Amino acid sequence: MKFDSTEQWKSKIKRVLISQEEISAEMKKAGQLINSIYDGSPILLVSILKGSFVFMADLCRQVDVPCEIAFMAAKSYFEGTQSSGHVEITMDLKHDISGYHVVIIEDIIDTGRTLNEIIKILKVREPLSLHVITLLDKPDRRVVELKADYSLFTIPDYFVIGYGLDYGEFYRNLPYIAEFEE
Ligand SMILES: O=P(O)(O)OC[C@H]1O[C@H](OP(=O)(O)OP(=O)(O)O)[C@H](O)[C@@H]1O
Ligand code: HPA
Ligand SMILES: [Mg+2]
Repeated sequence: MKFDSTEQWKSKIKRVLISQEEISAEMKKAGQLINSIYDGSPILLVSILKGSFVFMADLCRQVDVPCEIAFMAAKSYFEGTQSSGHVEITMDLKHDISGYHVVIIEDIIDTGRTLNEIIKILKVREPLSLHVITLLDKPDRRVVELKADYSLFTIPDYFVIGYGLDYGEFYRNLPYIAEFEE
């Protein structure tokens, strides 16, 4: 992706789909779900990079039980709006997750391929429990049947950008979720 000007970059932001205010209004409930998992054993929040870095930063500040933070990275979208169909784990966890209630923090479940791969990998490592919280769910595009334990917003089949989500690595810095102008 290459831009010659700010105007050109802005021209691909079609319209705001979910505002900053709407996102922050839903954040408390997701935090409460994490609080409710706590039973004396520690919680590990696992952010799936890069897309979930903004969501993780906001969500972890709504948690008020003992928890640790960890990161894993997966990639299957490159230039364009379609999944390559192959999920590459570009960075694995450094944590031994046995003894933890693990909560996967995702920005979006689209085809479901990424989360399916991550769940398969983490399950065999035998965490105390495994939950999934996603900011966005796009059920119309699913190719692998999967449901999050909690999803903040269900969206139609639009390619979205902002609040961590990218098109060709750009637009992650937008403070809201917008529809991408194809
Ligand atoms: O349900 P799926 O169709 O698998 O799509 C969801 C995944 O796709 C995006 O990651 P991407 O490959 O774009 O990497 P990124 O997080 O670095 O942008 C997004 O952040 C999710 O992890
Ligand atoms: O709609 C999307 N936007 C950005 N990244 C994504 N990865 C899967 N779906 C999307
Ligand atoms: Mg991406």
